[in-house]
Amino acid sequence: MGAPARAEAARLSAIFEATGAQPVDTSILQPADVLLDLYGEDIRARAYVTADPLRGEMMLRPDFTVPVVRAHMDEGGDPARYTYAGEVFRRQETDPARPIEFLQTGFEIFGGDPAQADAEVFATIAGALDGLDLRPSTGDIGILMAAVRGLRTSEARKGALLRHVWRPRRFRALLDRYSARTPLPAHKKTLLASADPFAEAGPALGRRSRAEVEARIATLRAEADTRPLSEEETALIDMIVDLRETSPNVLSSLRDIAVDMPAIGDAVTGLSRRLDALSARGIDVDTLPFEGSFGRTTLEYYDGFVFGFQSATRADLPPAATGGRYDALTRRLGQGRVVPAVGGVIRPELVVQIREGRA
Ligand SMILES: N[C@@H](Cc1c[nH]c[nH+]1)C(=O)O
Repeated sequence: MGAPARAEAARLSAIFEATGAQPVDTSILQPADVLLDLYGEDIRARAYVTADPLRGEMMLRPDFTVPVVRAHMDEGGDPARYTYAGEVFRRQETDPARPIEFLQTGFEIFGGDPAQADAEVFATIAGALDGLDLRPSTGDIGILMAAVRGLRTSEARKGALLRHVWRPRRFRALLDRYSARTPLPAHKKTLLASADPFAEAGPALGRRSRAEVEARIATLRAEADTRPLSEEETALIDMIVDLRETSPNVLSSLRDIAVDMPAIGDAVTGLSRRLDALSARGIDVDTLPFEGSFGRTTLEYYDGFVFGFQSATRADLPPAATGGRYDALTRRLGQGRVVPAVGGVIRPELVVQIREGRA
């Protein structure tokens, strides 16, 4: 880790501390069995996991947010704000040029008005990165989640779509199937048409018991008997995931969509309040991009505002800063208590690289 990156991390920490954030540290080795699932598929595949004889599966921390939330919720979950700086570790599966260990300097706000806190995190990070040629991206996972929860369909379908918000291609395939745009595969049709699927199935070879297979067939039957999603609802979901415009234009499209899909109403009001709060903090929201699918391939704990800052000239570099809102994560780690929370990180090594023009 070079001295310039350390100095940059210290500069960023000072900016976060000046907002009243309390510096915190976390152990580098974190319990993997309870925490790893909270990150989702990408990090699950990229965490360095090892076995400890007394503590079970441990991992090198893949981020600070989950350990910080855990410590915060264990202590009571009152409103608070924290800052941290240190290394995180993530395996690189495809690109050997990307580091497997890098610095993050971050900032988390627990409690407070969500629109104000979102705007404060974004504006503080934007301010800390001022002068670098970076492009912001924003999105809101909560809008898509609200749209899915409001669909007039079975809870099983909504649950499957919510699980696959993070896998855009799988999500699309499910939506196509639920709206009967793609027909049921032939082998499933044959299976469901059969009065006794076990009659000609031959001896049981697999590891699943007969009861498990029966339960799975019952699920498939219930699914096949569920009415297709309406064309209209499917088109509205398509419109949301395809949004890609300036924030004010997205807001007006979403207001139109909300007329036919009232379930997203609160989330759209939240976006509107956030844009006002960002504007009050000096962010030029008229040019601020918004993408309906931004953040859908990152950390699966986000459930609201998401953002990133990417080098304008080097799209191949990872984002220099990222963050978002993760209200549901505090519930999962808080034994029933919930504190709305939002935060973000900056990568000091990338900032130094970009500033020196080596990027
Ligand atoms: N922990 C996230 C960034 C973040 C901080 N707070 C919210 N999001 C990351 O490593 O990418």
